[in-house]
Amino acid sequence: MKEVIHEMFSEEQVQNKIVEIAEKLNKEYAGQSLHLICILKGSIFFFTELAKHLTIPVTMDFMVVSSYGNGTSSSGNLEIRKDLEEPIEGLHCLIVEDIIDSGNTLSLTRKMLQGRGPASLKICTLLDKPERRETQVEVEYTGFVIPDAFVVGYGLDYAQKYRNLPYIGVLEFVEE
Ligand SMILES: O=P(O)(O)OC[C@H]1O[C@H](OP(=O)(O)OP(=O)(O)O)[C@H](O)[C@@H]1O
Ligand code: HPA
Repeated sequence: MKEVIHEMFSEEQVQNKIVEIAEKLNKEYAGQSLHLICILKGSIFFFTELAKHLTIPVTMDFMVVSSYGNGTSSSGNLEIRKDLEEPIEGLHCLIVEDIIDSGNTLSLTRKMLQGRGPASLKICTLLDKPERRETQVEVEYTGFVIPDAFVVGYGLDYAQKYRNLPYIGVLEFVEE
């Protein structure tokens, strides 16, 4: 099988969307500092591009999480593979994600971080695939709502490949 990628959003469309989100954040967090939480690895491109367009004071931290089913609950459990380095108590926090699919990772991550006493905690995702949702999760800032297709590029991978594509595309498997 050959892997073929069909462009869904060009580099320019992604860039424009990120600037739009940043402008919204600059207005909504005016007069405050924002603590950006990057969920590695997928959100790294979105995270850095978004941060570059924020004019409010920001701090940053990084974590690696993964959700896995426990056989009885659809929302499963959260494995923290790399935790934040700093406490978030009293901080205005924004979780930055590349994609919300089943919602399991983000709902568990949000619950876990909420327990650490931030002043506020919101979620910003570049892509949202609502048709695939298993666990509801409140998302305050969304770039693009997309149909149920497997997408790669701009940080998103298939088997760790294609993260470096500057655009977002749908991955298709074609008979050779
Ligand atoms: O809504 P969900 O169904 O939980 O899926 C979304 C999660 O899956 C992807 O991460 P992945 O575990 O593939 O790791 P990666 O960011 O390193 O690619 C993505 O970055 C989200 O964290
Ligand atoms: O469509 C996707 N692409 C890459 N990684 C993902 N993780 C959840 N959904 C996706």
